[in-house]
Amino acid sequence: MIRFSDVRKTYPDGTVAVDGLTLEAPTGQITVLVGPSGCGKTTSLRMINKMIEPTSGSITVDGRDISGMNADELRRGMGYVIQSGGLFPHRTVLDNIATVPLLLGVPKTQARASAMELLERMGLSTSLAKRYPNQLSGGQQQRVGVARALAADPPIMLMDEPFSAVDPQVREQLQDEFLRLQGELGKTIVFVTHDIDEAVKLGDQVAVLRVGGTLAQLASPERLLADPADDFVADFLGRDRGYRGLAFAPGGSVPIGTEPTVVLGTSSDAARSVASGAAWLLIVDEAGAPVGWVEPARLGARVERSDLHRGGTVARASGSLRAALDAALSAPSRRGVLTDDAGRLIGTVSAHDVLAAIEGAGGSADGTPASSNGDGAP
Ligand SMILES: Nc1ncnc2c1ncn2[C@@H]1O[C@H](COP(=O)(O)OP(=O)(O)OP(=O)(O)O)[C@@H](O)[C@H]1O
Repeated sequence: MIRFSDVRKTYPDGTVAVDGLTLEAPTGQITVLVGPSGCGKTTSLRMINKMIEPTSGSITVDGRDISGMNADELRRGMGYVIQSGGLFPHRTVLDNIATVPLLLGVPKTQARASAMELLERMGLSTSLAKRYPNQLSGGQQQRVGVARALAADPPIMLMDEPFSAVDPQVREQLQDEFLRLQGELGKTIVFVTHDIDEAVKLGDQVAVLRVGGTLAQLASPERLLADPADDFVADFLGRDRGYRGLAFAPGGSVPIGTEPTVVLGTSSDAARSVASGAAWLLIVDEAGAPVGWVEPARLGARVERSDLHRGGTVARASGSLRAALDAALSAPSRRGVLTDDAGRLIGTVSAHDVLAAIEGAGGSADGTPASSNGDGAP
């Protein structure tokens, strides 16, 4: 565990970057520091690995005050990832990843073999191993930066806007892979971002800082969205807080209706008979995975891929109420398609039933169960 106790940092020009900061980053969890530009996130992070010394207060790691520790020794247990990747331009990808193990005296062949494994683990092709950083895309460089920080297998990872230099789609992929990896590795992570959506997605707990370096709120993402401590936190969280909070509500309580379906390629006569007058019919592939909706009245001879309306999102039955609601709202039929974890169709939910589940989760007074849409009618 990393613990800040009443930490203050005043730069020589008098700027108070961090003021009275007290917080704990629990072992094996992701603590996100988030806040507007200049609120002291980077300063706070760099005080953990002694790149910056606090003016007053103390920081302990697993109970040891770091002020008495040798900086090199301290950093050996801490991976550090920065926005630009911070890779050495004149070293290959593989040697970049192996930097710390090589410094620690791990034999070259062993260090490179481990680096190769990490490369794959980060979702990168081993064919990139011999390239130089400027021959990689931004997203690839960031992955290599994370791999390099992980190479010495440090128990602690300090990450300063590691995913911010890439486009939103790549960023989302990096975040998903990061969460998957953390599920396996269970590192103690302090993660800095100015993006509240990233904070809410990645953090086990989120510390919102305000300019001047004071802590506005420390809470789980769910709690933060449901109960911002003050106007500053509420404004910083932005709009749609209630809707975004549904991402943390399990969707399991929504009744799932069976949905008439036909397989791609079915004749339109058979499809129309299954639809029995309904405006929309759900289509699955041979493996039972939903592929889209069709309008039976507009089919040609058989159900073709070109007939599919693909606008609707698909939610996992094990996912959140937010995903289930979005699936219902985005489907042309207004019935949200749910699958199992392998992507096979389970059935559909209506927005009405998702809302009923939300009301129920909020503690409805009468406890009436939500009605079922079991007949699958539109
Ligand atoms: N070396 C320095 N000398 C003087 N002031 C500094 C120094 N480094 C940072 N500051 C100031 O300290 C405050 C906090 O800076 P810091 O970089 O920690 O904030 P941040 O929250 O990480 O910001 P950003 O999101 O813009 O990166 C800012 O007002 C900044 O200008």
